[in-house]
Amino acid sequence: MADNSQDFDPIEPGSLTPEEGEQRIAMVAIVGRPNVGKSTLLNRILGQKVSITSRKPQTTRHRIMGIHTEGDCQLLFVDTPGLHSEEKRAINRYMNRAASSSIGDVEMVMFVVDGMNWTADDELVLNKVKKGSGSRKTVLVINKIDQIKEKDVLLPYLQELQKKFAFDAIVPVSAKSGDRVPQLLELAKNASYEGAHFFPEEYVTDRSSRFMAAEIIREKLIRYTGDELPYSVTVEIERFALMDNGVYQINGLILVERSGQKKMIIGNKGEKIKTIGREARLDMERLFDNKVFLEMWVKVKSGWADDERALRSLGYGED
Ligand SMILES: Nc1nc2c(ncn2[C@@H]2O[C@H](COP(=O)(O)OP(=O)(O)OP(=O)(O)O)[C@@H](O)[C@H]2O)c(=O)[nH]1
Repeated sequence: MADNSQDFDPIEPGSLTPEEGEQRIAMVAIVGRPNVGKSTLLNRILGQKVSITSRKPQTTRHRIMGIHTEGDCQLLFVDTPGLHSEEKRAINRYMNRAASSSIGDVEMVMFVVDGMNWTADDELVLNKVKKGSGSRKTVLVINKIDQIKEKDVLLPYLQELQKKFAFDAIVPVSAKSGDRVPQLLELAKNASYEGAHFFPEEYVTDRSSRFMAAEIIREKLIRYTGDELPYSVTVEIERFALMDNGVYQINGLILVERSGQKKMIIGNKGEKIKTIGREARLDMERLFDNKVFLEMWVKVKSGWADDERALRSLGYGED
């Protein structure tokens, strides 16, 4: 069969041209140190997996906008990479910049912390949240309350936190189970103002399908290679095409820092990469609602995480 396929994007990212009508909108930044559950919360709010999650901190590397439209109200959520104090490597500097800049022009900041584990990094995030808070609402989200067995310790803890900053609300939630997440949504809706929607109502993210495909592969890599693989692994989608037979052909290039990491990803007789490929393909088929043919390659690109120029060539630093 002739291959007349062209690269394309089944979910074109929306342009920022507002639609007409009597509508309301609000921008909400989700901030917090790594691993507190920001991505899990965003996925829960959207009812769809748009942001990858893992037990390893700093899984989220890019800014992803999650879009939730309910009736006349459109909420735009910016999920940010975890803010943290380690600034040595170029990739970490980039992540901190991306996280800080999203707090700027928003109607509400959701500052997420992990249960009752308040750390120095939370204090650092709080200082950024305090800066220029002005008219925007600030909600402290105490996540992972499903892990707090003795609930009576929670109230005095919340009172302690209220002394740190005049939060507009403190909401204990479980992003995992969804407990009290609707209350958060109500608060966000209350912060909306009259303004035209930026995206059609069926959109859940501003990111392209190519981007989502790369993120899905990255999530599976992290999941199936355990703790040995550093977060410096990166994925490029070299081809995203609709074939004559209606299948999406997706080619993913996995870039690692060392040949040992390449071996780790490929696994014994290619078993590991087969599992990663199968799991990634299934997630992509769910997200794109279409059959997917996924091919992946692993290549060693040494030292890229320390090289700002290499980062830019891979698309970091543009958003
Ligand atoms: N028990 C419990 N675990 C949660 C909850 N929310 C998130 N987690 C877990 O916490 C870990 C980190 O969650 P993520 O959503 O990736 O955290 P993040 O803040 O986006 O992390 P970064 O990408 O590092 O900024 C994962 O293992 C989640 O399953 C929750 O409400 N309860």
